[in-house]
Amino acid sequence: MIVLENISKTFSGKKGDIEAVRNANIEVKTGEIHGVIGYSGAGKSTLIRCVNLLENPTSGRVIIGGEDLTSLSEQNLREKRKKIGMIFQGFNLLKTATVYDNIAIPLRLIGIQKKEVGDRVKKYLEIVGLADKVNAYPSQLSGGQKQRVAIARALAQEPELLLSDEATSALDPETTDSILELLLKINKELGITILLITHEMNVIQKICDYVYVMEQGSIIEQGTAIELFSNPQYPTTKKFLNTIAQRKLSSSLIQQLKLSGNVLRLTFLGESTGQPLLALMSQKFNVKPNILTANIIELKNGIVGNISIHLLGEKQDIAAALSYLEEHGVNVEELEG
Ligand SMILES: Nc1ncnc2c1ncn2[C@@H]1O[C@H](COP(=O)(O)OP(=O)(O)OP(=O)(O)O)[C@@H](O)[C@H]1O
Repeated sequence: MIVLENISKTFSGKKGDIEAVRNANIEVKTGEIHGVIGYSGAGKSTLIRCVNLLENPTSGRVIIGGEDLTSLSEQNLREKRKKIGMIFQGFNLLKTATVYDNIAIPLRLIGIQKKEVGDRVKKYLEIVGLADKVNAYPSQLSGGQKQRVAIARALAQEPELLLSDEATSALDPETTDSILELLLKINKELGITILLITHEMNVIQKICDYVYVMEQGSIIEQGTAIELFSNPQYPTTKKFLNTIAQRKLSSSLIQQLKLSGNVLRLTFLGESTGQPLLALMSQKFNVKPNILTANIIELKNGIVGNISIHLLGEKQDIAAALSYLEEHGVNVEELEG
């Protein structure tokens, strides 16, 4: 379990203080993948760097496996850090060293014996699918391959926790997907807990169990991925959702449609996604739904469906039809122009 308790970080600059992180609380259960999403400058990097104390929090505690890292001696902190791997947007590989040495050097530095070093390099290069690149130099690798080497380097220290600082931000969409699949695999097969930061909602969608939305240093909204994707509360969260799913209708269209009926967003979750509820509703209650937009978002732990409709019918029939949908687990939201 990783607990960040009331973490704050203030930088003092010439123009005064910058509160990069304010009272952030995060709790990641062992074996889960949690993601922090926010725009540039929200404080994500500062927050994740506080986890392994690359950045010293101004106040608050970092508790990993029951131990408060902020109160450890230098030597104990060094030991504890071995259990925390980290990967970065820019990969941070040594350009003049081979793939083998990029993974082996940090192991030698922490006193791992020669044979064990060799065994680990081999094992983790196989896990990331790059066994054939052992003698290559970083300049001979693609961005995705460089990130795989960086992941193997982090895994070779056999950490319990992996921190990911925008690890896919420099990669194209296809390579991003392959790296996300690799992160899922190491989470599942090696049982490594992952805390990541990102500004890409598709990263959250594909691999996160739990999400925090950060703005101006504070966590403004949090929940399971299913909760956040089905019922976002804050404008920033909604904006992030709009980047992956067509959810937004223009005000003028909504106003025009409202002259003749109701304009609604229906969110389908779990079992309700598999039923022909709109067809059944229309048969039962003499109402006519006209579908305006529709999409399905596949999350790590479930599916969320969104349909926006223009619903025509008598007032009492519409009320009965909407109650019917709600009784069947559909979230109904009236859209305003
Ligand atoms: N070492 C530092 N000294 C002074 N200010 C800093 C320092 N590091 C970060 N900041 C400031 O803290 C705020 C949060 O920055 P941070 O890099 O954590 O945000 P972010 O969400 O990770 O954004 P980005 O993705 O652009 O890095 C910003 O206003 C930034 O300018």
